[in-house]
Amino acid sequence: MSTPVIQTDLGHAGWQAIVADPAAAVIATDFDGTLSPLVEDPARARPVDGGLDALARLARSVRQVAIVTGRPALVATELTGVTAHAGLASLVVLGHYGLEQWDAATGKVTSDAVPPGVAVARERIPGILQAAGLPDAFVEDKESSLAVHTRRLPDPTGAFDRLRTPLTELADATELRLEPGNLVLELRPPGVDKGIALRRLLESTGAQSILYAGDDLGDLAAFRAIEEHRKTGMNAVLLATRSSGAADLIAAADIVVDDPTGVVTVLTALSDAIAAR
Ligand SMILES: O=P(O)(O)OC[C@H]1O[C@H](O[C@H]2O[C@H](CO)[C@@H](O)[C@H](O)[C@H]2O)[C@H](O)[C@@H](O)[C@@H]1O
Repeated sequence: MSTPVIQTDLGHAGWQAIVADPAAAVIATDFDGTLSPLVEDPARARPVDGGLDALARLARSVRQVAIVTGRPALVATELTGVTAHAGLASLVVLGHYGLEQWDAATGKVTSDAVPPGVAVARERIPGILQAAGLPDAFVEDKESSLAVHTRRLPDPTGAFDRLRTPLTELADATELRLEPGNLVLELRPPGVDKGIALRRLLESTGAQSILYAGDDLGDLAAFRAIEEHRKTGMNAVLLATRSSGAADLIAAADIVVDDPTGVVTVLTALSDAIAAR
């Protein structure tokens, strides 16, 4: 398989560094919209064909493979099916934007404390949806955070826009953070994001290079953290999918693909290049 189209010099340098010394590399990917196609019901999201195989193949030669997601870590492990998949015994899943970490090696989740604001927000959200005339918006209760989805409403974008201000006010009042995503508004604990999660991962693994794949606004913090690391010599490849149409993320990427199938193509090409070196 040939090298994918890498649009930047930094991306070329990152690719070459990973190929030259995979044992010093982290491969990290978001789940929804990146490893899994977007679907109406969050409970039905599954990895695209070949996604786990591509990660497992890379896991043989790189230092660490990780899934970094807004989902609870255990939900992500269930939806992905990673525990039943051969070759992923060293995988880590950073859930809730890094609030949690699940290690395949132990099967255990470690988690920071959930702030009391989540319980308060849980009580107030139904009233906010009612007041906005959107009582049927789907609330995904993730225990440590709450996601209000508008994808299944008659006017998903209009509903998203209508809920943004009251849910921002609720986040402020409960000392939570509003995380806007693809037709979803999440209230989650402050002090965590995918950038912080990745910084911790890079530090704990001592990695010198990274490929990160994402699709949505929540992945921008990861991209920004990696851009900072690049200034201190880290080699990196930033891979974006067009799944969520996140313009800032796409503009910052070294490689852009249409969807999760494109991610599999890139990861497979990277494995091939490592095997051929
Ligand atoms: O960090 P991620 O793995 O990308 O998770 C972010 C949120 O993704 C999920 O919502 C998105 O995917 C759904 C299923 O395809 C889709 O219906 C929804 O419109 C998308 O926004 C998930 O439900 C959230 O909990 C995640 O935080």
